[in-house]
Formats: sequence, structure tokens, C-alpha cells
Amino acid sequence: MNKNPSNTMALAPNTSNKRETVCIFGTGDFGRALGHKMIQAGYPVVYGSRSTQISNLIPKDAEVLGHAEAAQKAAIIILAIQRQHYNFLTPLAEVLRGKVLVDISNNLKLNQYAESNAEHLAQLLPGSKVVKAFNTVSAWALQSGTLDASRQVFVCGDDVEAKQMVMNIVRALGLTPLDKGSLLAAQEIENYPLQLFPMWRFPMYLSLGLTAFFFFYCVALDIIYTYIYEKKNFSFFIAITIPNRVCPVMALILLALVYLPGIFAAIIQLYRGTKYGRFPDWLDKWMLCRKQLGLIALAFASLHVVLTLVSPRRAFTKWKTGKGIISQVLNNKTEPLDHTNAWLSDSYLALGILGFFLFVLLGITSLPSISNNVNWREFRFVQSKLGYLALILCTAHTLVYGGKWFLSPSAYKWYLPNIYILSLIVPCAVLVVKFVLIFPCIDKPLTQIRQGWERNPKYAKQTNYIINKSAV
Ligand SMILES: NC(=O)C1=CN([C@@H]2O[C@H](COP(=O)(O)OP(=O)(O)OC[C@H]3O[C@@H](n4cnc5c(N)ncnc54)[C@H](OP(=O)(O)O)[C@@H]3O)[C@@H](O)[C@H]2O)C=CC1
Ligand SMILES: [Cu+2]
Repeated sequence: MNKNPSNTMALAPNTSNKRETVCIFGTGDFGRALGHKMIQAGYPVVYGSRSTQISNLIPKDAEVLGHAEAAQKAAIIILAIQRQHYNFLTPLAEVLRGKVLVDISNNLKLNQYAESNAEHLAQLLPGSKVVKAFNTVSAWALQSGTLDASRQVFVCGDDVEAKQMVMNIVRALGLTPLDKGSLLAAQEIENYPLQLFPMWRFPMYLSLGLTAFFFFYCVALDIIYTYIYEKKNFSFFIAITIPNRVCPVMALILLALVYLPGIFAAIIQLYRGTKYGRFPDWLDKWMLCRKQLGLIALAFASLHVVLTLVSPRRAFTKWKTGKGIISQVLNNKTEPLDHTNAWLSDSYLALGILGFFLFVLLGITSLPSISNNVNWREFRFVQSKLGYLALILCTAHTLVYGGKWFLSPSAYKWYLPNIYILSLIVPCAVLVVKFVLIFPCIDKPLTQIRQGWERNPKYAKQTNYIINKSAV
């Protein structure tokens, strides 16, 4: 039985300027914040609450009624209530039949329940149209208007029309809806706020691990080795010298790691002769966090710049310069300018400056506010072509800086190579494979594959299979 005859009418898209009434169950923090924002956006708001007493915290223009009464006034009902209280909705099933129920709830733990809160709600009230939305926005941000970081609202639901109505509200509040598909996506959306920087986790762990490794590598070779074999105490290297070796090395390796998965992907596609086929899971994940890897690399490069610029202020540098001058004075001999050295030092500085400039450009263009304003060809040009150029310049910077003594025995202590030699392995491998193997000989077949050509009949079947599966 439909208690509300205007129900079906209210579900039709609203074309007039007047906004339709929205009902919110629950007058807690989130319910109040959302109601406040909705009234500002011009929606009449009616609250459904256990107590109809109006407290002064509730937005002034809102009405507060019992749950059943409030629900009858609107086609959309937002549930600002924790999941564990959902059972009180079962007696209201008839009133809620055909209505759009917006589930905004979050959990305290990842995968706390077997089914997502939204699916649980849909099972409780099979006659209603459940839409998941708003759970990634905080009540505090809604109320204070500081939404710059989280304008995106993930929306999912099985009823397309209901989802559209909710997305219209999201837009009216000045937020950006992102359609995540059917209610099956609710679990993922509910897990999202519980994950701290999900895309950053792998890049963070990787860079922490590598940084620690290179740091102790340098401590062993530059401090402990010199202490044991040359009886010199260089422990103060820990403060600036070693960080200024680790930072450029990390920047270079992480930048190379941004482009390495693309090379694996190309090799896999070439080998399979098709682009239809899933990449292995690890590669998929790696491809998805390339931007984060690049931004961490940029941070290391910036630190390297700062650490290099403070060099003239260091007592060690001043002492070394003074020592050189005094030895010339004592020997009464002026050393002529070494032109090779002058060329080398100027070139490695120039390469470093150019490389860093491109690095910064890459970082800036990856910001959403910029990347949203360039088309994908421009974006690809910057991220791929300029990115490779930055990688070439930074690799050359390291080679010119250290190249002259890479072959000398002093670059190897305890048979271990100098950290710069280590740092060149991945970038050089990436550049060689890209420009010697992939680029000249197989770029064309690769492009053809990426445009959807099939070279490998073995995969034709699988292609059909995948297409059929995605159509289901
Ligand atoms: N706070 C936030 O920033 C965010 C919260 N959320 C989600 O919003 C939901 C509400 O959160 P929040 O507003 O912070 O919580 P509150 O505890 O502040 O409010 C919950 C409200 O639910 C109602 N309620 C409590 N118990 C019952 C019950 N047994 N039966 C019926 N109604 C009940 C009450 O409303 P009344 O007294 O009017 O009946 C109460 O005010 C949660 O699921 C949360 O995960 C999602 C995103 C952000
Ligand atoms: Cu450098």
C-alpha cells in the first residue's frame, strides 16, 4: 500500500526551479551538517527523529517530525544513522516503499561486516531504492565549507533514476558526483575513508625502504670504512653529505620506477600480440601509483637542490677550499684552471638544473587542477615525452658528476660499488630498453596493438571472451 499518492509524481525528474523536499533521518552531527548545506542550496528539509523537540542545533528552517511522517513528505530519504540502528526501519517498510534511501554510513574497521551497509539496507527494505553516497565527506567539512580536498562524492546504486536524483543533489551542493556503478561497489566506497592514502601506501613503503638501505650503505662505505682504514672521523657526514647522496639517488631511481612498469606493459602486450588481456595484478597496482612515485621523486629532488645550495655555508667546504689555497701558497705555485674540470662541473650543473625544471613541470601538470585543463594528448606529451627527457637529463647529470671515477678503484670499497653507480642501474636499463629496443624496432607493432589490432590469433578467442564478459 502506498500511503503517499504523490510518491510517483515526486520521483519524476524535477524540471521546475523549486527543489523537492528532502528528508533526513537522524539529527546527529552528519544529519545536521547535511541539512544545513541543503537548506543553503534551496532544498526544503524535513528531519525524521526519535524526538520531535527542536533543539537550537538543528537548522532553523528545517521541520522535525516522527520518522513515518517525515518520510511521507519526500521522495528521497537520507539516513544519517549508524548501521547498527537500521533495524528500526523495518516497521517503516511500507512508508519507505518506492522511495530513494541514501545510505551515508561508514564503518569503524575495514570489511567489518560480510555485506556492505548499503547492501544490508537494501536487504532490509527490498521495496526501496538504495543509493550509497556522501560517506567520504566529513560533517565538519560540510559545515565549515572547507571542502577543497574532498569535493568528490562517490555514488553507487542499482536504480539508475534514483542514482541520478542523488547525483543532482550532490551537484546542487557544489560537490562533484562520481558514479561508481551498482550497489556492489558500496563495499569499496565504504572502505575508502578507512584507508589512509591508499594509493600512497606502496610508494611510501618502497621509498622508506630504499632510503634506509641507501643511507646505511653510505654510512658503511663513507664513514665506517674511512674510519677503519684511514683513521679519519667523518661522522658529521650523517647530517648533510649522506642525505645529499641519498636524495638524488632516490629521485633518480623513483623517476625510473615511474617509467619501468610502462616498459613491462609494452613487453607483455608485444609478447601476447594483443592489448585485450589483463596485466598481472602487481603490474596493475604499480601502474596505478606512478603519479605518487613521481611526486615522491620530486620531493627528493627538491631536497637535493636545497642540500646542494647550502654547501658553501658548511665548515667542511670552507675548510677544504682554504686547504687548497694554503697548499698553493706554501708551495708557491698557482694551479692553472683545469678546463676539462670546468666543463664537467658546469655541464653537470646545467643538466641538473634542466632536469629539475622538467621534474617540477611534471609535478605541476599532475595536479588535478592542471591536468583537468589539458586534453589527454597534451597530458601524455608532458608526462611521457618530457618525463623521459627528465629521466635522460637526470641520468646524464649523475653520469657526468661521477663518471670520471666510476672506473677507478676508489669508487669500490669492500668490493661494493659507489652509491651513484648503484643508482644508475635502473634508469639506464629503462632508457636502454625504451630507446634501443622498444622505440626503434617495435614501436609500430606496439602502436597497432594498442589501437586494437590483433596479431595473435590465440588471443582472438580471449578477446571475445572478455568482451562478452564485460557485456554481461
Ligand atoms: N560525522 C561525520 O563526519 C560522518 C558521518 N557519517 C555517517 O553518518 C552516520 C551518522 O553519523 P553522526 O551524525 O556522526 O552520528 P551521531 O551519533 O551524531 O548521530 C546519529 C543519529 O542517529 C540517530 N539514532 C541514534 N540511535 C538511534 C536508534 N537506536 N534508532 C534510530 N535512530 C537513532 C540519532 O538521531 P535522532 O536523535 O534524531 O533520532 C542520532 O543523532 C554514521 O553512519 C556515520 O558513519 C558519514 C560520513 C561522515
Ligand atoms: Cu645532483
